[in-house]
Amino acid sequence: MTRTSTYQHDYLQALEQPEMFWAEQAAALNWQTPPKTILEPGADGYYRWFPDGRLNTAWLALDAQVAAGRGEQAALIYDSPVTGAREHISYRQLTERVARCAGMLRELGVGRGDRVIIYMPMVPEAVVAMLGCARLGAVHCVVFGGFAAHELAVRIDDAQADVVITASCGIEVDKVLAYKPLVDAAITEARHTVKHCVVLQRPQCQAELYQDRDLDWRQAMANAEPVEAVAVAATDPLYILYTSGTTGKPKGVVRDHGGHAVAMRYSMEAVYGMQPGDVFWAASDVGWVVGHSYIVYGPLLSGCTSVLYEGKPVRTPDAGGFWRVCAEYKVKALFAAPTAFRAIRKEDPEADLAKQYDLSHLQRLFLAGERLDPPTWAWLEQHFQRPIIDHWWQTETGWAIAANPAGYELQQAKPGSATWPMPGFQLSVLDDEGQPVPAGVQGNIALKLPLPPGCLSGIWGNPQRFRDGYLSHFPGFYQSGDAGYLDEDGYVFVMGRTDDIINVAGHRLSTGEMEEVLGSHPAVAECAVIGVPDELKGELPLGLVVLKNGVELQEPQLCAELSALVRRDIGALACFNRALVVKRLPKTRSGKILRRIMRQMAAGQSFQTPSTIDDPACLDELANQLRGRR
Ligand SMILES: CCC(=O)SCCNC(=O)CCNC(=O)[C@H](O)C(C)(C)COP(=O)(O)OP(=O)(O)OC[C@H]1O[C@@H](n2cnc3c(N)ncnc32)[C@H](O)[C@@H]1OP(=O)(O)O
Repeated sequence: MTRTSTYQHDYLQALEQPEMFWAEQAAALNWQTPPKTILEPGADGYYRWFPDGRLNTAWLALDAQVAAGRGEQAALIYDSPVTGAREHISYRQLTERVARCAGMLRELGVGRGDRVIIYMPMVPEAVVAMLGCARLGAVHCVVFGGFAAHELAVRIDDAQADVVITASCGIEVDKVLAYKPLVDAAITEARHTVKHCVVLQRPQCQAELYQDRDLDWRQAMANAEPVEAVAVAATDPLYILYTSGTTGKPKGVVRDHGGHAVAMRYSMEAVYGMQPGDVFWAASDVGWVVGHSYIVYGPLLSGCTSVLYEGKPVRTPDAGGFWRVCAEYKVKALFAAPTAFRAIRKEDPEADLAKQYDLSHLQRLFLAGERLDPPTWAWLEQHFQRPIIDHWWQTETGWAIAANPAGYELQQAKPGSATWPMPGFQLSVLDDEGQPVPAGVQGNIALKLPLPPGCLSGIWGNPQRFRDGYLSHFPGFYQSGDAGYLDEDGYVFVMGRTDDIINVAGHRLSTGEMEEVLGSHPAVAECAVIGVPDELKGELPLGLVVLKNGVELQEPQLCAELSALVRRDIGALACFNRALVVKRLPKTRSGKILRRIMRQMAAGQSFQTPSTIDDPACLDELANQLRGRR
């Protein structure tokens, strides 16, 4: 327990007196100008936190920690089983590197509010680049390394970024993946002109640099002068992080400086029970929100040591990798996606490898990013005999909407539930008309406004998409896009999406975007992509494809071609490897494809034939084909 108050007290206070509650949390930070106004309603019906406060997030995460006596404590522990590199980077060293990186960016013309794309593997320079942007008041936009050139180009254009920071390669287990040709292709494809590309050359692969545009990271850093942090308005954007939307174009979730810093510090304590000096490990990637919140900002703003792991749960070198890291660095809390533990369980069902390590410092395991299936939860409980804490949140919220609050007092866990809403989140389950449903009944999970600090302040460059996607459907609420229910004890059960987003190995992906790619194949007349359950990755995409008249193409050949297209245009992380040629797709009389029914069929669930269906016989045909493939 790290909080002195109870969960019930804080939940009620955050509900009834949100300004008082969050003013108290904000007071824990060293603001340059402490906020006088805590919460301000906007003309758009949304809210801003701490609008007249000024601060710098990178300064709070680094310089303030050094000033508090943590200069020699490790801020980051970099462990790379794929290269053999290990490095402890103290708060003082990280501050110096970040100040120099900010100087380098300033020399490239980057200033407050300018966007910088970061496309990097899990190396310390990725963290330095993020914090270097934050130090200048520039806006970082990290793109996960598994995305293809086209996806990177889309993000360069949307963010209008003049500078890209990258590395010569990423290393995926034993494969060296050259990043630079991909970045060059993205820069060529983008309509917006990238002025500079800073490249970290890694020994595993030397990238070709273009004289007028590209810089070598090490040289540029060596030549740069360190600069001081620039204080910015609490409402200034700290970063943009793109996430899949239901349409093809990803959405740039914008996070501010002030609310985010307050939420990060509070959640490290309240959700994860962390104290300064503790070692925290989020085994994710800096390209995801988990990496932003709990590899970089949360731990550093809290004076913790954060682990940056360039490896996988299995195969680097074996299913004991996670436990080696936990033992070696005395990790107190480990956070990973359920899919990571499913992979470990598959390789090491009796957790024998874990028994080889001293895990006495490891107090809790946290899981999020996708639904924690009860068998995985039970396996972890059985073999690790520590609290296994499922929690639920989203890229948009930046921190846990619901959790078993380790920083207060752990509640009796219920398999399949993320436990209770965290203070600040007013969670309701609504029917499609916006009316609350009784306990135990599934509906749309919505969050009453205002959302607490740390949640998205908007969608980059697209206020209309923000309103339409999140605020319009249930007035006065944020629509999460997730479906679920509350039980009699107020426990939150999240069951899946209400839209066409799927979750593959903890990666949120748009089926609409995949359909656009499949539709570009010359043989495809029409298609639908649905998520089907997968034992390891949670869900996998399945393409249902209607061929153009007269096309003679064998299904395996088509599948290979479609898979290559998705890999080229979206990226390997989509894991698109299955396509089924069908005669037709089930539709309503108005022509809407009945995706939900197809999902239910593919999962072997029962379904109801809608009265609006054009031709019910189509469902039987499809059911037969899907049955043949299960
Ligand atoms: C709570 C808020 C949120 O939800 S934030 C999102 C949280 N999600 C996560 O943290 C993601 C969790 N998942 C993982 O970490 C990985 O999927 C784990 C479990 C480690 C498995 O990794 P892996 O075996 O590579 O499978 P995968 O499905 O991730 O990868 C599929 C293909 O993509 C590739 N890939 C992956 N990462 C990269 C990268 N950084 N750069 C380049 N390529 C990448 C993989 O190599 C794999 O490729 P291939 O198909 O084998 O050729």
